[in-house]
Amino acid sequence: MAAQNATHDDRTAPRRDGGDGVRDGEIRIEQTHLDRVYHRLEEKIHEAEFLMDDAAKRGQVGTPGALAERDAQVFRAGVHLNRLNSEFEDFLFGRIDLLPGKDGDRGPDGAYTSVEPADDAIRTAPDGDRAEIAETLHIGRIGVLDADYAPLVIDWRAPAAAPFYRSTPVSPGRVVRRRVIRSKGRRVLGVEDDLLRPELSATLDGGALPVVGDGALMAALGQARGHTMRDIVASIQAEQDQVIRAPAASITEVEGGPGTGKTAVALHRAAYLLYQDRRRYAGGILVVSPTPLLVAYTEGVLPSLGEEGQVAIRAVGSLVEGAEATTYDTPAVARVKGSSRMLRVLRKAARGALEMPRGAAAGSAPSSDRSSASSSNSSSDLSSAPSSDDGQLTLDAALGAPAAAPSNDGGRPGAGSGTRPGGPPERLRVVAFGARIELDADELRRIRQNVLGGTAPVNLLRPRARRLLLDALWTRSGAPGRYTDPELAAEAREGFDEDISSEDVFQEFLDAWWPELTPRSVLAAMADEKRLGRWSRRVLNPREVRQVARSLARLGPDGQGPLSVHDVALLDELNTLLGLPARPATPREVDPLDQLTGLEELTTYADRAGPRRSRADRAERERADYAHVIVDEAQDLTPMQWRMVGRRGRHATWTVVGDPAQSSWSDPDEAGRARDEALGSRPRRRFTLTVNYRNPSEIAELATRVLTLAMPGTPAPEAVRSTGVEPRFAPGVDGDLGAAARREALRLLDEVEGTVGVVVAMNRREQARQWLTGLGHRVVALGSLEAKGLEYDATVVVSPAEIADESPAGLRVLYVALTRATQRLTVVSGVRDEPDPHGVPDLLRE
Ligand SMILES: Nc1ncnc2c1ncn2[C@@H]1O[C@H](COP(=O)(O)OP(=O)(O)OP(=O)(O)O)[C@@H](O)[C@H]1O
Repeated sequence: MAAQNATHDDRTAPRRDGGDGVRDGEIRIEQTHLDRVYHRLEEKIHEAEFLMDDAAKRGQVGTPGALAERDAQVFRAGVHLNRLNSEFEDFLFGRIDLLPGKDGDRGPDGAYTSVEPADDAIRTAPDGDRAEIAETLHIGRIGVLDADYAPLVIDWRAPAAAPFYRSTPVSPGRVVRRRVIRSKGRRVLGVEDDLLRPELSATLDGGALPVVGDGALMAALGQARGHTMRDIVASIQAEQDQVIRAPAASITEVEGGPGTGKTAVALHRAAYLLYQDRRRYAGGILVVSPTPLLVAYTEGVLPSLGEEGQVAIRAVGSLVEGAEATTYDTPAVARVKGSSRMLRVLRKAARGALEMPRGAAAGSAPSSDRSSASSSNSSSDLSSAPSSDDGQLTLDAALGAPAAAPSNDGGRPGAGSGTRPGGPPERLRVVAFGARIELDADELRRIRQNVLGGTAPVNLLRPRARRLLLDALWTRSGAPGRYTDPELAAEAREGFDEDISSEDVFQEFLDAWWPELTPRSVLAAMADEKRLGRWSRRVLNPREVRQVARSLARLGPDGQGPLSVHDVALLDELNTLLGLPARPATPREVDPLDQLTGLEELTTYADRAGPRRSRADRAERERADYAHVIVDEAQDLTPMQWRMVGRRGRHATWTVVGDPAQSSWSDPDEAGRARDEALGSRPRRRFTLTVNYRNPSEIAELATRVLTLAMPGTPAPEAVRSTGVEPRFAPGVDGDLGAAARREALRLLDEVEGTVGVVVAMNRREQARQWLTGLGHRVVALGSLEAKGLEYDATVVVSPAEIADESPAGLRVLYVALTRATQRLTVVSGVRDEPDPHGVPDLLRE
């Protein structure tokens, strides 16, 4: 593409100059370009409007063909208009000035493809090397071509944009100058340049290449933080870009300390994958996040990159449809519920719950195998009526006569008191062929054991249970011996089965004896300590049984009470063990942009969702199996959670990001094994991010003291900037942590423009909210586990010792708490922290 046609002064060496004159001149140049882009977009909007008008006129013709064509045109033009209008804000943000390339090939976006400079691009001269800028590319959120198909803006995800992110002074490729453009609406506000070949005297249109500002990264990092994460599209760094653009095959694992951009990179990678292969990934990317707070914090990033509705971001406690975790378990309970030992307990519970009284473990789901047949038996005319006998459910079937014995529950056998209290019915009695046939408790137990012999899901075994009951009744009736002709025998048997099983009372016996179990009801059944003790014999110790049972009491007898985050993984496991009827698969939604034609001017024609969708819509589209799964804060998934997440990506490619040093799970080895199981043996590609973009060095250094205690030998990421302000230590006078925390929060609200987070031990969350009442929306109280992944301009960490003592992983949780601030950190200590005379808690001393 031709270089800028605006004029430059005639200096021959590139120079960094923040002088207002040069800066204003450069802003004017970018403004001219932005005006051209807007002009082009307006042309496109007019074309789209014309298309819609034209389509409406065709509609007046009224033939079926014209109507269909009109619909298609209106649809296309509408999508086109929507996109153009919504992309208008702040979409041009970058520019690179490039040397001539090694070859003259152009890519589909109109830019030259060569990454390396031509051999003669740089001329050696006695007073320094010289070169001429051969190509200038502007980078933005979407690609736009001019009327001659030359690129006005390149989509940030296009191959031609990669040098904007990848080039470094060590490996600059063709890039001489990289510029970040700040704009609002149609107005360019500023530019920040990085010079990648500072040794070179480069010229652009005959004038020296000016360099303005201190670089975009520092400008971005210094900004005040709000309550939502911003995209980093204008300042992605080279090591991050490697991850974002890594091929999607198999598994991409990314490790890096706090603030290295793992979450940001993971989200940008989702947008990149959609750009690369929209057909494959549209509607099929799942991002698993540790907390709803982090979901809310990060939810705006993808829409700002033009991707909405295609990616499901879910907290790990909200992965199961219809089950939203609203509470946390204590660390001791969480440790048991998250452990893979629970799998053995749940397997027993899923089968053991069949023995529960009806109503205690059976759900309200309708029986899947209820027969609607009501034909009469050719060999015997059966009609039946229910009765009960000594509190046992029986089915009396008698020719033409209702059963004599009255039901003790108002004539509804199989329900409530018709069942032996504390267990399933123990006898089945029918009258057929004029005789009473009975299956007693032993026989029923034998049948049940026979059915349960395999490993199939319990609910799916119900038809088999039904068949074996009928087999046993048929044998007991003596009928098999009465037929010598196998064909007649088969016919008689068929009629017998149909008649018995079409009767409501048989169904009701079956419902009581082999109820359809729901995960919630089984979980609720585990709240009985005795029962849970039976199901977890030799797996959990009595203390663990007591703790888990007590925590599950929260669910109530019907299992409908509030769920904890760790309960959700248990529910999901039970879903599998019980085998609920599969939900009909949601058909893949066709992305309207896949269908577009005739919009060549927009190089990202296959990109982005058109209509904005509500949360509810998205939930509806929830699918169980995804094409790509991104796990954020992967170090925190428990073994049971890995199983749950693994089920959602059996055929997926994966991006797994995390930091072992921030793990709040007590047994990282066990979680590691579960992770390996979920990810399988597919090849893995590993990346490590090494630069901390969040914390200034003063805060990072303090946090490293805890890292050294928590994970000796683990390298800390290098902080990229410093503020010159050391963390502050404030002892809670007379042990009054609340007053100290409030005072320090107030002080920080004065010192920073943006947000202040006050992090406390989990059991102080409610208290901390009270401490901060009336301080306004810029300040937030957080439990230590809730702070995961979040960041604030300033933080107050209250009583490091309390946080560290909360759980076996407490020191790592404290490390998380200490690494949340972008500018200021205050540590409030109590007596338990054993502060020195300067207020520095024991745990944070050098
Ligand atoms: N290239 C970048 N340009 C500008 N800001 C960046 C860049 N990379 C990261 N950041 C910023 O650094 C902060 C930390 O990023 P992020 O939360 O993604 O890190 P993380 O590795 O997930 O941290 P943690 O492990 O502590 O959760 C964010 O404010 C992010 O916007």
